[in-house]
Amino acid sequence: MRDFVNEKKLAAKEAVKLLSDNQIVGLGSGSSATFAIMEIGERVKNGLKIQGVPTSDKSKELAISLNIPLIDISDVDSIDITIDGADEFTADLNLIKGGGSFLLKEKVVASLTKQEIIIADSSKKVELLGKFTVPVEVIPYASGYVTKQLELLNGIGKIRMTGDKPLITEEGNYIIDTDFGLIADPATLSDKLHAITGVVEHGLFINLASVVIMGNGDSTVTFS
Ligand SMILES: O=C(CO)[C@H](O)[C@H](O)COP(=O)(O)O
Repeated sequence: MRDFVNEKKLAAKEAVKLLSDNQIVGLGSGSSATFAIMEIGERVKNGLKIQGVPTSDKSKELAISLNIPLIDISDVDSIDITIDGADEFTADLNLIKGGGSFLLKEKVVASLTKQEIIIADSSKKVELLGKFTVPVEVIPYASGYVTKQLELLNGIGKIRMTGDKPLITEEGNYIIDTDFGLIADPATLSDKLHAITGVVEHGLFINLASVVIMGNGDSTVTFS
């Protein structure tokens, strides 16, 4: 039986070794990214000088509690390196993200990043994306319309709930978790999703990751 938590920790440790002084560092969200932020906190305690750009309020609070200096995203031209998790990845480094509802900020940070390092346990590696549903972030007003447009793309969408209410993202939107089955051409699907009015962003990360470090039992494997 694989220990996925330990695999996430190993991948996080390996990724944090790549950081060096004076970098702007994107801080991801989710459990794997949390292990990375904790590891960064240790390195900062031991003298590493970086400035972090968090991808969620939760990651921001954690970074502050660990005395990791932060910089506002509007004050940076680019981010040197980001460490973030993923819900699924393929060997050609395409991803589904957004299981934690933070895909919008995560994608903005990834888009500004020179080296996007994805850390994952071995359950996340797939041949084709799509076992995990694709989160589609929409303005609440357009959620009915977008759901119908997703059906035209053979997607079955369900609004993500928290209890009996739609989950509201940090930017005030809904997420429609959409089942497209296995996705043979994620780049084309990504373009089609962007073309729907009312869609703010979606969780297909195409050509954004530079490297995936995957925990694999007691060690790690790197895909690049
Ligand atoms: O995209 C994300 C949050 O929006 C996470 O990176 C993704 O859900 C993976 O999470 P975890 O590291 O907890 O498995």
